[in-house]
Amino acid sequence: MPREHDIKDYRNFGIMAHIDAGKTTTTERILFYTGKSHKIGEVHDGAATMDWMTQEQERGITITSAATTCFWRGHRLNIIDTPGHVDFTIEVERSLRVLDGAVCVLDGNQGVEPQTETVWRQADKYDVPRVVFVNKMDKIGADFFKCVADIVKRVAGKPVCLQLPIGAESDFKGVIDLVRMKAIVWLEESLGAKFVEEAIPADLEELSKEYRTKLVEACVELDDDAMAAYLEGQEPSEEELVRLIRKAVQDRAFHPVLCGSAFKNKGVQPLLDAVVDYLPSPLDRGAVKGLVPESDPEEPLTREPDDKAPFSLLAFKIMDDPFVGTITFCRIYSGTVLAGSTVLNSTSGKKERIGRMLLMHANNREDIKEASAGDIVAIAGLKETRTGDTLCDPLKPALLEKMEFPEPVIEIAIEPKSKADQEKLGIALSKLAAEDPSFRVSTDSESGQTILKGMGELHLDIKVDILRRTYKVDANVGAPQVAYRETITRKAEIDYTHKKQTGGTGQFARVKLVVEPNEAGGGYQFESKIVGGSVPKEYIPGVEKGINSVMGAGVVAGFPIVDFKVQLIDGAFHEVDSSVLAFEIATRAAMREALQKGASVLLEPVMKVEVVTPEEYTGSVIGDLNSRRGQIQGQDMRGNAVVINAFVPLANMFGYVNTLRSMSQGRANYTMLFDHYEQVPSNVAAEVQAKFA
Ligand SMILES: Nc1nc2c(ncn2[C@@H]2O[C@H](COP(=O)(O)OP(=O)(O)OP(=O)(O)O)[C@@H](O)[C@H]2O)c(=O)[nH]1
Repeated sequence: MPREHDIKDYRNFGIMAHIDAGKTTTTERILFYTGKSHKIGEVHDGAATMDWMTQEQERGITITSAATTCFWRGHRLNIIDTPGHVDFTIEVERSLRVLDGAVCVLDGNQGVEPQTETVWRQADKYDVPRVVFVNKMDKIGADFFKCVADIVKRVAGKPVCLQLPIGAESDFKGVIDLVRMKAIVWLEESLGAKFVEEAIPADLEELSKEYRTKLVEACVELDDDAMAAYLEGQEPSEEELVRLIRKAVQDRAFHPVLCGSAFKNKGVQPLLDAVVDYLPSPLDRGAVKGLVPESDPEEPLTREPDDKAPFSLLAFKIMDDPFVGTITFCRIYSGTVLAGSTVLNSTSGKKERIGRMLLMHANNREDIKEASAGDIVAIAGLKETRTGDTLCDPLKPALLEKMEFPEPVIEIAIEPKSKADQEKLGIALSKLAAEDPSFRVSTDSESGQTILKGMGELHLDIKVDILRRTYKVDANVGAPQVAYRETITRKAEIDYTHKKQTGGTGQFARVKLVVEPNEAGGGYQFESKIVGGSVPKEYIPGVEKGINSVMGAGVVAGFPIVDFKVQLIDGAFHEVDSSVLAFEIATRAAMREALQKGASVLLEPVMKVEVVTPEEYTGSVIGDLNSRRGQIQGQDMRGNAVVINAFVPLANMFGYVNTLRSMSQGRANYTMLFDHYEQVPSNVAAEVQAKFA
């Protein structure tokens, strides 16, 4: 079956923004103008097409990244809605991984906000080309040029204006297209579906010329021929300019800036044109890199975005769908896959059958029989596939790059009320963990309690909500706890002999270990320095097992031990009485001693917190952060607001959202991200110890 759209006409893009900048509204309008959504849903009615889950609708935030297909100017657009809340940056990373380009939506009044900054840097990390849409130009205080300046100041971007606004605030009428040097004005009565092109208003002529020159110069600078022609007085044609801007976006030489008001239905069609004209197709992004599965040393391979290449895809999002059950959103990188075929999950090594394949539109889903390179599809019926897994041709296996997920730093205990609930909980948790790799589940070995771990309070709140509502689990949920760690601060050398002789075969093992601190984030390392066979090779796994068995619970308050190195420098064995088990027991005892002698300490997660507050609350905000053991890193003005940066222990950030709200009459905002682990001061450590040890 021939493809409906050539791969060069695909645009897989995401919309990234700070919370409330207007991502959902912009997406809604896009779906409306591309003809797939027939009513304009307002976020507040909870009718927005992209906001699927009840949890999201009630909270008014978008937490899932659903992929939606629509069409514009003969191109096939796959939009991935990325979440804006800081607790869900993982979802943003996950979507950025499978995007070819992005639209960065700014609030015209707020400029580059903390979360935009975070996602912008993530987009840099994944080399995602992007265009900027300055939204909310109708809002009081909207300032296009401040937003442009902000892109330089806040994220060191290279903004180049492709448009200028005509009017601002309630007088915002449309935009000047600097590529074609025309004014575009929207007609109110058509919900923005109709617009007219006019001559540039006289009062904006000078400014338009100035910005047109900036645009042309930014473009010709990147192309020797165009520059030579320009120096001879020849302006690039419209076509040439579009080509140069496209190249600049793809090389990330600059970031084109457009503007509008999604809410007032202005500026969305030119934004769609910009997506088509400037954002890359899968072909432009080129081959995806991967590895030959299970190759050691790792053998790299590539997969071309071509229907004839061996098939490969990456699963980037798992969702429960009320109609189809579990669906897995996948990006196909190479080749073609048919519904009903059997493929290899090269991450797990297991075979999977592709059941139904669906193309998700704004308000309907289309069953498809085959999908090819560049497509983003939802697959129903995958059983073994988790987020981040690769599926591929079993005869030509490939493992696409794995995703990395930050450490979950907060946890809660959950206790089902009945046996039936226990069963439901087990099923639900395995689903949730497969859907979201930043969410982990474990069992406390001492209490037997089930522990949920996540990125932040809200993250876990939402999981508990899903457990209760979707899976109807009745359970007691504990208060959120900080995920503490332990480490040693001094080198310790231990010589330990385990000897047992009570009838039958005895046990004998002697180990001499050097245990020392590793650099922060360096993790755990083991090295055997045995020469001459004082500990035979076959017993070394016993030593490692011994270390592993104590790593989960340190001596300070029973938290996992991180960042330490162990060297096995000597030992002894007995011909008859030694065994792997004897070495494991000896090592375990030696490690316990080493942790004491090595002056173990408690570590706590420290968050990077950014508070944005009206000036009058600055004093109270800083005072409060100080009282939370926060270290203020600096403060800055953003518009008329003060931005305060601080490092604050997570332990002292519980319920902060409420405190901040009441302190600032609801006007201040904050975002936080895990930054690093740090030693807990001794007075606080004593409290933690009293609570947990
Ligand atoms: N004045 C004005 N308000 C807008 C505009 N676009 C969106 N809004 C409003 O801003 C608020 C947030 O819009 P959303 O579209 O939900 O923003 P979002 O970025 O998707 O928010 P999250 O999903 O929570 O991250 C809503 O009240 C919108 O009605 C705009 O162009 N002008």
